[in-house]
Amino acid sequence: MELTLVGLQGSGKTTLVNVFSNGSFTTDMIPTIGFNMKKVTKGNVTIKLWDIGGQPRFRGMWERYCRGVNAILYVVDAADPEKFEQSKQALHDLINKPPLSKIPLLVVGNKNDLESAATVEEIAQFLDLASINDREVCCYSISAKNSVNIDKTLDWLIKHSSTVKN
Ligand SMILES: Nc1nc2c(ncn2[C@@H]2O[C@H](COP(=O)(O)OP(=O)(O)OP(=O)(O)O)[C@@H](O)[C@H]2O)c(=O)[nH]1
Ligand SMILES: [Mg+2]
Repeated sequence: MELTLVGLQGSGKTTLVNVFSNGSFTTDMIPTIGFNMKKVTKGNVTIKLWDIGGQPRFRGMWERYCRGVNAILYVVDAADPEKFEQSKQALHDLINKPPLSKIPLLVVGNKNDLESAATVEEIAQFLDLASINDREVCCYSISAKNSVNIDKTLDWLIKHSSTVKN
């Protein structure tokens, strides 16, 4: 199966992919230029993860890399409320693209180890997830740093992965 990770720059997508693949957390701040692809095995499922840069200049690539995947993982920095509005806008712009309809969406509020992190209910509200009704949608609060809800995240994505033909 294939998944695509999108979300604003610095939300923790690449860090999360590394935690999925080998469990190691890094504090490096190395922006993804373009995209990275990594394969991760979970039980008997091999997952191809497309990790797309979150800088504005790469947003045009988001849709292209989300087409035809089994699920989309949208990563939000839960400890950066100033970016919630921008994150909401970018999410809704993306998923309103017709070729991406029906693709299951998991939103994760990452960095829940930080004291200022918003709760899962707050993230769902700030990103207006209730208005998305053309697909499976869920929201978890996670920490790549402390490995909180990492298995749960992959399990949801595997369970809800669908085959969408575009
Ligand atoms: N405290 C904390 N920091 C985190 C967590 N996850 C990621 N970070 C930090 O957030 C910073 C940015 O992480 P990246 O994984 O590079 O972010 P990104 O979303 O890939 O950014 P772009 O590639 O530019 O889109 C790094 O310094 C990470 O160490 C977390 O769960 N908790
Ligand atoms: Mg990155």
